[in-house]
Amino acid sequence: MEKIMIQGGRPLRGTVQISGAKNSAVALVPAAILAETKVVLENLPVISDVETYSEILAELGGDVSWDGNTMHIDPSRMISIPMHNGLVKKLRASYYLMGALLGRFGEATIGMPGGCSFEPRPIDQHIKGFEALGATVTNDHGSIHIYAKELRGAKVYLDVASVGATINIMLAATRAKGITTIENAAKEPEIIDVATLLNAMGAKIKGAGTGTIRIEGVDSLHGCRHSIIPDRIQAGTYMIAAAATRGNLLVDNIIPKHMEALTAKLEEMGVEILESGESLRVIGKENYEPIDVKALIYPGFATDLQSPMASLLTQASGVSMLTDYVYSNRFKYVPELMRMGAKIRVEGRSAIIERSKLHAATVKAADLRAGAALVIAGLLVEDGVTEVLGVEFIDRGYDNLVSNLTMLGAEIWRE
Ligand SMILES: CC(=O)N[C@H]1[C@@H](OP(=O)(O)OP(=O)(O)OC[C@H]2O[C@@H](n3ccc(=O)[nH]c3=O)[C@H](O)[C@@H]2O)O[C@H](CO)[C@@H](O)[C@@H]1O
Ligand SMILES: C=C(OP(=O)(O)O)C(=O)O
Repeated sequence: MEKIMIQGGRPLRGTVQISGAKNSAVALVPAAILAETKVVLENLPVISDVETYSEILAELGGDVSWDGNTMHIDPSRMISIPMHNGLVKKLRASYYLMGALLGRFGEATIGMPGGCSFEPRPIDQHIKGFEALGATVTNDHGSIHIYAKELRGAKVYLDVASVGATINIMLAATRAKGITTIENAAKEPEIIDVATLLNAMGAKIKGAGTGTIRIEGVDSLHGCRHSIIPDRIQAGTYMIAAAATRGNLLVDNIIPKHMEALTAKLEEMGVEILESGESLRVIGKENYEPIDVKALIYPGFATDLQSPMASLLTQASGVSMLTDYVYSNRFKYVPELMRMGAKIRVEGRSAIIERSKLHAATVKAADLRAGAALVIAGLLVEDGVTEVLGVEFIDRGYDNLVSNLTMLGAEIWRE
């Protein structure tokens, strides 16, 4: 079993280049299914979720090749075959196969998605959207079977502003007859990125990034070239790690606007942040104020940065509170941080965090961002080597984490 080993106590210094966004990539790659000619995606992150998706596309008959961080996808000979198990269980975003295959072929059979399961993650809003477009959705031996002779534009009101449901409905609606409107749509930057790709493929989507998205269906979509936006969650993880280790780090190749909620909270603690063009410099300080953080949908503080933030808050001089309004129980990392000496208690959907001296331990990541939280905690431990298990989760979403941190001065390696 692979593990990440960390001898902490060194401040992160230098420059880190941020790769393309996981949550864009895992939607853009399946979006290519909708095209009838070749799609080229640039700036893809080197993460296992993208690798898995390229294997899924190949299994569906797509011709996929790589050239550095660029993926070439020829979807012209693809077919919609049932995918009950195997690859689709390896990542959460396999649900995008439903919208993409439904849009292109009128049919999809996909096993319930896998990936990180910090609590039940329903897909009822995705299904409600497909049904509104005229599809019949049934449960086929634990897989979702979706069929439509013809998709028709419709008005869909989402009960929750779900990222996945917004994108999935957008994917299918590009090929529906007439106009679809998604109300209470999610506004995350990755949704704009997907709409940008689809529009370059010939779709007619307006309003992505707002609460109302309007999609006028078209008869066919074609290939194009698209470059993926930077990963705001990886960027945020490095910013938090720099603050926690009292480092001085330039986080480069990002969109600073996407980082505003995090930047505001770091500044409130006393971290110095300097913005310049496509980068943010994070300058750590010796003493930090305790703060309250509320994880919300975009443009609020991202739930995906909630766990890494907990590790930083163990360094504030007082009691901080982290409340997650997106997921009520995303706290599987707490017992692991406690094994390292963190003073945290969970009350309802909040973690209450006191200043703590962390020590080395063997800990296990139960999900992707729990892994990031444990690595940051390990970077803080001066005495002894921290062992982080569950590396396969970290590999789902961090591009070259260990080599990047090594380059920034950390003593960290894989075993
Ligand atoms: C691949 C991807 O992009 N993953 C991101 C996406 O996940 P994902 O798209 O799965 O998350 P959603 O935005 O759908 O979930 C938001 C909330 O809505 C609820 N919900 C969602 C769908 C549904 O049909 N019914 C329902 O009740 C969820 O339980 C959750 O409480 O957004 C999350 C919230 O920012 C992030 O943590 C994930 O990193
Ligand atoms: C929860 C996450 O991803 P996914 O939805 O792909 O499991 C995440 O990126 O933190």
